[in-house]
Amino acid sequence: MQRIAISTIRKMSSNTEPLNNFANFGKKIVCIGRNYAEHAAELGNKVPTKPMIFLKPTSAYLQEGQGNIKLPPNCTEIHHEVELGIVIGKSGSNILESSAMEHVGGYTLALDMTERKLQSDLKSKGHPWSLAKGFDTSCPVGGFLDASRIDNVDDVRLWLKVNGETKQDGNTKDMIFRVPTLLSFISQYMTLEVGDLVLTGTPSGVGPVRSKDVIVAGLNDDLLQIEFSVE
Ligand SMILES: O=C(O)/C=C/C(=O)CC(=O)C(=O)O
Ligand SMILES: [Mg+2]
Repeated sequence: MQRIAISTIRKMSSNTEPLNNFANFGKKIVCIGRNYAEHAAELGNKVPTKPMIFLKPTSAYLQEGQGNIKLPPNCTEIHHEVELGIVIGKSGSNILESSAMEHVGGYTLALDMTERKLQSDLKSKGHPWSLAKGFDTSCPVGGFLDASRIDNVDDVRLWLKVNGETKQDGNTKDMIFRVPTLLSFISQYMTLEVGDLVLTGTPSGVGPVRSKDVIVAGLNDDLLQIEFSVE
């Protein structure tokens, strides 16, 4: 079972130093949908009975300082979604919930940028959301936080502002499915590999951003902060 040396992870653990080569760091970005009840409701969706999973390609990564969020072709409505990211530090499949946290190498803060109108159109046709969720720059990410930097992953505040106005302000205590449940569930279908990123879902308050908007988001008050502009 491949395991990234904790010493290697620790070298990267900084909330100011961007994680170099994040895009090459893992093989997949596993996203959880509708994991906060208020967000499910704001889009008129039911709360899922099992974790709702979709993927983003690693070509979607955008690291801070590497450019702006790009609008996908024929974009009509692109939404921000602030999410806690779990970086896998130990590969595994059929992971038990009781030992799932051993597979967490660290954390980051990410935006699950979504072309909402396209997503709705694809949903109405029963088609996958891949284009609405996986376009280039649809996964802006912050630096890498060593697992030791978060004492209790069930109580992390995540917030997001657009042009200085607070749009999202939630807490992981409101997640429907907790991190161990998510890692265990995903790994029954897909082996979680070192460096993979799991986006744990967004709290309520999602909404559109436009060209030249500035998005600032953070974990807790000052644990990690990211800033991205829309091209
Ligand atoms: O079901 C929908 O209409 C939309 C769902 C999402 O975009 C799910 C997420 O990405 C999320 O809950 O974070
Ligand atoms: Mg999302």
